[in-house]
Amino acid sequence: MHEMEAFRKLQPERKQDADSSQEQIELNSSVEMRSPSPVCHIQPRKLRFASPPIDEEPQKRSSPIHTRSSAAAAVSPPYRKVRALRLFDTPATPKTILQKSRNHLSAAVAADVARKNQIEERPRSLPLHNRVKDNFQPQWNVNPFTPDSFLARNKKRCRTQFGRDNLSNRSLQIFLNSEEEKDDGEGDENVELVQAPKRLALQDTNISRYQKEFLEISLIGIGEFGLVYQCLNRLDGCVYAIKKSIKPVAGSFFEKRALNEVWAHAVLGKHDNVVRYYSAWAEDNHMLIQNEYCNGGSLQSLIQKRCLVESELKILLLHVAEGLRYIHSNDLVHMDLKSGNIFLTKMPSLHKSNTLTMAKEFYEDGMDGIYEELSNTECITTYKIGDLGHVTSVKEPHVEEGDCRYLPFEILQEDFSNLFKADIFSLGMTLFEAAGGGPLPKNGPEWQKLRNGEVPNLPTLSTEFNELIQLMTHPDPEKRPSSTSIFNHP
Ligand SMILES: Nc1ncnc2c1ncn2[C@@H]1O[C@H](COP(=O)(O)OP(=O)(O)OP(=O)(O)O)[C@@H](O)[C@H]1O
Ligand SMILES: [Mg+2]
Repeated sequence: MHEMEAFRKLQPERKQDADSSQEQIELNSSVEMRSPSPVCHIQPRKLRFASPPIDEEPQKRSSPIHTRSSAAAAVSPPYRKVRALRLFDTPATPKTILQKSRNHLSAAVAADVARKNQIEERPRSLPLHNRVKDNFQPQWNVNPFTPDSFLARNKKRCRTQFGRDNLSNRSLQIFLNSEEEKDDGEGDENVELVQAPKRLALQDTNISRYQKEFLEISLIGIGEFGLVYQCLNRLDGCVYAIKKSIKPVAGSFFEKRALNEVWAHAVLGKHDNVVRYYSAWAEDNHMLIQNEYCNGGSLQSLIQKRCLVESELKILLLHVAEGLRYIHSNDLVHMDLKSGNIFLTKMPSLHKSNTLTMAKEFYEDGMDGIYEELSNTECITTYKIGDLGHVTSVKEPHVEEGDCRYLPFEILQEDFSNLFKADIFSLGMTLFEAAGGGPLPKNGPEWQKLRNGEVPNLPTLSTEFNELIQLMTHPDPEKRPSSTSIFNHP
């Protein structure tokens, strides 16, 4: 019991220590750069495909990382930190990575180490992603978040329920073929199928695209992990948000985190309330992710200026719950939902009458009339969930704690039995903050109160909305509504 008490005190302090210095305060919250002017004058010109010098990003900041640890480590936060520190900032320590992340080693690295240590002459049956064959180099990643990947990792269920011949998906076929080969070759029945997929080492895939394909317009945000730039694609002429990892990630502990974000984006790219993904690549050992540019910035920057009124909160709730419903329907969870990770897109709402007026103005006054009309036009705001770096599967969760201001108590206790409801708690906290309940505490008695079911009523909100926020932040995850049932709430 004493141990539990001590643990409770320790949990919020894990980030509290971190927050004690100014530098760490920065690390826990994304910063949005309000660029002086996003307008850029671009001279149309013929594209030349010569390589410009690679942009050298200075390593501006370092950041702590909280990794999921074993149950044994659960009561020992300092141990978690030491573990993280060991891998932190050690891109050149493949041995440590080998020992700590054996399942995630690329086949090439494993082969190299095995040869050096002269462990064995005869190749033995290795899990698929670790399998070493002469001249074998891993050529692809298998995205662990796709439904096929879940199926493939459960060979028996896959074969009995679907039958081999009915498997239309090529990646699944490849996976099963390799599994069969392995079984036939070595007869090793104990090979565990629940494996991390083989991984393509990022440093082997470095390509130079950023300056060649994009024109950097401005820095629009700084997070714990990435710098986000507004960029124009030189070829298609559209504006994108490109997130570049602050540190070089290839070969480091952060490589998995960076890939995780890409894998999640690639699977969750088809919903209006989730930031759209276009492409990703490694350059100069940094990870770059090309995403949809959200022209309204983040919700965090909006609520730094003003609180949202209930009608706006309802739209926010509806959109984010829709996005969550989509993420949850893929058996995935976001795990870092917060105002800094919700982005706004604003589109002018052009009603028919507006269009007619504008056309008339155009003929009468030229373009000036249109601009005047546009400035008077109301904008439709769409809220989108972004920053998928913490996404994990509920079937095989690898939880990296997000921002402690928005996390429910059970996650800090490493109870991952109802991760969907952890996202609901974070959304409840975000609504509370957006309605004027912020800034949210990072620790201390106020932090505890918000997790003990003592979220105060906000006078600006209706009783129903206050009650909904209280339900979403209920200490018992079971009592919180699901993303689907939020729609049925009166
Ligand atoms: N698609 C986008 N459109 C517009 N602005 C964006 C976009 N993506 C990110 N930003 C801006 O950049 C900031 C940091 O982005 P993001 O949250 O993805 O980085 P991060 O390093 O993963 O952050 P965190 O500190 O939450 O881990 C955001 O808060 C936002 O202001
Ligand atoms: Mg973020």
